[in-house]
Amino acid sequence: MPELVFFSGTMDCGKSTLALQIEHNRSARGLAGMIFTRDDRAGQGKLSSRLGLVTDATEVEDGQDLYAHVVDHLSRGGRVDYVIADEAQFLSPDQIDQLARVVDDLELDVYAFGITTDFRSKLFPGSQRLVELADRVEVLQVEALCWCGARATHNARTVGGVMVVEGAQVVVGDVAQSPDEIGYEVLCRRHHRRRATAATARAGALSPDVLPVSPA
Ligand SMILES: Nc1ncnc2c1ncn2[C@@H]1O[C@H](COP(=O)(O)OP(=O)(O)O)[C@@H](O)[C@H]1O
Ligand SMILES: Cc1cn([C@H]2C[C@H](O)[C@@H](COP(=O)(O)O)O2)c(=O)[nH]c1=O
Repeated sequence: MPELVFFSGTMDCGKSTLALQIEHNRSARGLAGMIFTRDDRAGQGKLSSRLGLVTDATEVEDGQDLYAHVVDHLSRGGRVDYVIADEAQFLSPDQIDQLARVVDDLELDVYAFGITTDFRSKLFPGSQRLVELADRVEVLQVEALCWCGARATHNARTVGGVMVVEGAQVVVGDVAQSPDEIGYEVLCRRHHRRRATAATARAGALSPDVLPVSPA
């Protein structure tokens, strides 16, 4: 049975790498994939991994009908054996419904990859719809780690290494930004709740000991 599978995890846990591996293994056996992405760091129409691999992809536009796009490709004589959608958190809920329709009506597997929650630990609308509709949600096995060594489960947005909690939901960026730029850092829940990034933890460790204060 064809499936809609949502591969989810934090930033930097290997989602795009897995998408490229699935694409490689299937195309090596003569299968043809339709690859969607949106706002990849490598630029428009690219699906890229931090391991250096990159492939061409269809850049999804606002309001684009992904089901109609696949049907149109097929009706022009094109071939589609499976669909990959990277950065799926940036797709709209309607576009996720269209991907589910590709599975049900065209009987194609759809593999979607994305982060579940934003820098405020709120669901992206597209990811919420994926959790609602997917046949399976797979959490990636390679753990991204918080600076404390615990499994990273949350994405923090940082400016100068300091976690911020105000701003637009979508700001394309990376985990290894220069200190002045907006960047991201993956944290465990405890440190996300405390807004404790690697930089602020380091600064705390370097600051002089505070004298104990006796209760009044
Ligand atoms: N220099 C490196 N050597 C080995 N693995 C690396 C290196 N740089 C990145 N990686 C791996 O690539 C992963 C990030 O892959 P990527 O597909 O770009 O992540 P995602 O799409 O989830 O943000 C890291 O978690 C790490 O396992
Ligand atoms: C947490 C968070 C992330 N983003 C952006 C930053 C990156 O461009 C992508 C995630 O890409 P990755 O391949 O999973 O590293 O999402 C955002 O726009 N808003 C956020 O809150």
